[in-house]
Amino acid sequence: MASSTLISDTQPWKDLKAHVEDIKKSHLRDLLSNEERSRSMLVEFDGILLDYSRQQATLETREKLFRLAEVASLKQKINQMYNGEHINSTENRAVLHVALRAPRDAVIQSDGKNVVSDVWNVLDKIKEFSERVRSGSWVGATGKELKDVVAIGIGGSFLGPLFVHTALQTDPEAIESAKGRQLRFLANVDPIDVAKTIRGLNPETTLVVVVSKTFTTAETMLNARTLREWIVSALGPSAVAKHMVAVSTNLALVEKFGIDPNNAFAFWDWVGGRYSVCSAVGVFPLSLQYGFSVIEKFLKGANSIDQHMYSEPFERNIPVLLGLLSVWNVSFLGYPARAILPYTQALEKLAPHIQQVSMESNGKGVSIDGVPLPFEAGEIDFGEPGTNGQHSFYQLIHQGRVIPCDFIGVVKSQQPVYLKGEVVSNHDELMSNFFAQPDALAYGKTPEQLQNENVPSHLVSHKTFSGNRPSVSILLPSLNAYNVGQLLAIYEHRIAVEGFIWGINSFDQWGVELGKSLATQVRKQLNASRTKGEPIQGFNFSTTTLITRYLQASADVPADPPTSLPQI
Ligand SMILES: O=P(O)(O)OC[C@H]1O[C@H](O)[C@H](O)[C@@H](O)[C@@H]1O
Repeated sequence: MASSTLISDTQPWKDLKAHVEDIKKSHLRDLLSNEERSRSMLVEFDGILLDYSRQQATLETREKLFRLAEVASLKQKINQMYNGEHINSTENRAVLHVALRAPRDAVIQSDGKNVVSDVWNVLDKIKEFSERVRSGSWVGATGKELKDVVAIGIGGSFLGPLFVHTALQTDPEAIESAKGRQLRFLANVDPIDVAKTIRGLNPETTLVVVVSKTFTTAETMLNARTLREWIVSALGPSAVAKHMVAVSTNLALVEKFGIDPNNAFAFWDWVGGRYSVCSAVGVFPLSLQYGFSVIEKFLKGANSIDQHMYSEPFERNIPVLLGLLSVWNVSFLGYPARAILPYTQALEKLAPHIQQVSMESNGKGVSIDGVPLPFEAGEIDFGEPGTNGQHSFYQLIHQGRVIPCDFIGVVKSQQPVYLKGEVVSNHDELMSNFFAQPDALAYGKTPEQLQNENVPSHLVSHKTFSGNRPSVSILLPSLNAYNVGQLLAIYEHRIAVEGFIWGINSFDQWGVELGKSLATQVRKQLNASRTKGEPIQGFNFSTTTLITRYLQASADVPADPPTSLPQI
């Protein structure tokens, strides 16, 4: 396919369009009765089981999707990514997050240089520094051990680390290694988030890690200045050197901020923000909390999937299959959303993280060559852990709109509970739902079944479930640092596959810029109005009215108030 050809102009795309009619005639009830089909839709790798038999797809659909992958040059695009080519063409950058978790002896080139040695230089530095803090040999300005860490960052400098932290918080090995320590995140520029984050913390025992790829993000920099003030007002200006460290690609700005560049942990422009959890962005704060050896297992889990993605034939390649099926659901069956439903509370921050990875990567309106897309790319991701979601939005998924679901289950609970006399253990109870829901969605319940159950006729339509609602089931053997790494990489690569097929650039994010620059204008205006009484100008009627109302109602705020920090 010539690079400027849209995927939707190709024959395999048109074949899949035509194939939708055949699929619409089938029902998952019937598809699932074909055991041969179901068997061939099970894939196992490194302890993970993927079952995609509950997709509205036949073996023929799969073949057609492979033809689409071929015409989209999927294999070549994957290779280009792993070979460090500048596939993020609008920013002229390589996309090499796989290098962040490559073994020490691996060779991955970017611009003629093996980046793996740079990666390990930083990992070694993280290991050394985090061990000094954890062992108490690096102490704060008053000689006290730094037991608490606040990681300031937003977007990709927050969501991935929060997801991993939340998953590890209940893992027995991670608990053991985090004894007596706390890790908190400060993301939102809302001062309430500052208040919640520092509540109960003592600056004397706190290490603040400022995490920002660019070191220019408005929210992060204001929060960094706020916590610098919190430290300085308690311990004096010289305490910053002991209590503030940074993670960034922009070490010059780190130094300008007042953080010793020796206490800064680098990463590189070939790491996209939302793909940066395996760089110092995640590895540093997580190593402070759990120790490097636990986090190294997380990197190994991700690397296992990286290798699988690179070398496994598409028929057994978990991220490739998931990516192709997502494209099938979004672009052909017309289901724009996806629910991420982990049946473990430890994965409660998976959906928020994947929202950024997926929606910032694939929420694009033009092809990689800048041609407007005649189809919708990207998918709307949301989710909650089961069973909580069942008591919330599953009604819509069962009887309202069709939302393809990712059911994620874990064989061994991190925290098993057994009660004598109960029918099953607490984890078995949870997993009963994990196994039941996909079939409820797939089979539904017919009016005939309801009539046989003597349901009153006026309720039959209300109680009918159409079924034929697709899902995938992913079963993990356990949820330790290694498995968390595997899961992360599966989603990262699946999303890349979708973007490769749609022919978009999944690695830029121009769509976040406009709002930022308009906020700059508003910020200037708020300052001019509050300090010099200048009238609101340059905005439309609606925005002028809203800003005026806001300023009038907060006119008691002094023009130049003294520094004040949250008091809760
Ligand atoms: O790490 P930073 O440079 O502070 O960027 C933080 C975040 O802000 C931007 O708005 C981007 O949308 C995100 O992709 C990025 O992760």
